[in-house]
Amino acid sequence: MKVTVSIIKADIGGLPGHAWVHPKILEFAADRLREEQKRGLIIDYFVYNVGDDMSLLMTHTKGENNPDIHGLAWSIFKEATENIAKKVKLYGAGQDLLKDTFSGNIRGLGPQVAEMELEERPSEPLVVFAADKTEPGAFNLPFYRIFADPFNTAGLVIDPAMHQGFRFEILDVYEGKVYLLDAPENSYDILGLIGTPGRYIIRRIYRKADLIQASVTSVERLNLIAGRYVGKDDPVAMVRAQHGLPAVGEILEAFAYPHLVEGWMRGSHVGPLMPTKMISIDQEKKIALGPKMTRFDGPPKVISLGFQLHDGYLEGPVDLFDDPAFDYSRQLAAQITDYIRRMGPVMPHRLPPEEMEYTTLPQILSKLKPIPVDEYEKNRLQYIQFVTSQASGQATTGPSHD
Ligand SMILES: O=P(O)(O)OC[C@H]1O[C@](O)(COP(=O)(O)O)[C@@H](O)[C@@H]1O
Ligand SMILES: [Mg+2]
Repeated sequence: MKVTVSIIKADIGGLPGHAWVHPKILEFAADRLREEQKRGLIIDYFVYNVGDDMSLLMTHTKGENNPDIHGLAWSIFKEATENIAKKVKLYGAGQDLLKDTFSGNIRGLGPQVAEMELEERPSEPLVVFAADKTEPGAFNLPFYRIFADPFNTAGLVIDPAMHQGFRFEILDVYEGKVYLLDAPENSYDILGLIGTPGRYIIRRIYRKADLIQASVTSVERLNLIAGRYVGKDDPVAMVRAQHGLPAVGEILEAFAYPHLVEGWMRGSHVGPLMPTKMISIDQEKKIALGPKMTRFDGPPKVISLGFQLHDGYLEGPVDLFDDPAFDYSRQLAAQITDYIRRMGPVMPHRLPPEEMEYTTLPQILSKLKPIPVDEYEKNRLQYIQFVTSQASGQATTGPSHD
């Protein structure tokens, strides 16, 4: 049976600030999805959040980029914004809904989308991820490890079905170009690209032996859509597991090391990606309440839910980072947080200037008026006196410059 799994996520308001999703918004979304399940538009669904981002996980038979499915997600985000987020004045109500009108596809309107149409195998384990205060390229390193690093994934060496390796589809989000590269043959080229996660994003991965699709990651860049800073592009992704694909444990293993990602406070800082447990899961309501973003609006966090798909129905989820085996990773992430925070506004904790382009820093820096160095050296004493007396509030005239 061919099933499409669609994850569409948006930040439509935070409680408080950018810390968390209002639980009422999750309930609203789950209620709407339940109605659509009854009407037969979708087979099954689950709603969850990480920080201020709500994901709608839906299964159906309509294929990728279907206007009814995208339209459903768009109307849920819109209605929840109007009925809840704006009413209780959540922070940034409707933040990710960058355009006013929906014209058949939610891509390019602000929300993140990860969709995969698949032929359900006799048993279909599915692992979904969502991260807050970071960007889609944050999945580059762990996904490379899962599908190309035998020191992470034993199956690459041991399992004949995986031994030929995987084909990586890498998107250059600035140029709108796609690279198709195979691991292990082109590993160094893959790494050459994905080591720049703000630009090159591993979007889909296929098993080389039969080109079965194994993963998909969302790739929307909000800043590029809006042309201004609108928060980071907190990403979602999914990976199929087992039986000739990486085992669930090989997928999770790649997140045990809290690597440094871009995002965090004001989308302008580097910090460790902490694998985090959910707060609660309500199987009946089909809602999982995810972690809050606290210290310096973070640190960046990733959650992982595991399902078994059966005829399009989602059995689960299991909170996959809810295991003492990940306590050490969390502890390590907390230590890295403490260490790197001491650098305050200094790189490499703060992002480099190219990455600050869409933040409000250029606005601040454009107000400063530097003096040409030759001119300054000629009249240094006068300049120094001028600036000092300005600072002490005494009006003097200094040398003029443009
Ligand atoms: O100027 P504002 O509206 O307070 O925005 C600053 C906010 O931007 C953010 O980077 C937005 O985070 P999100 O991308 O998760 O919405 C927060 O870290 C920070 O609080
Ligand atoms: Mg967010």
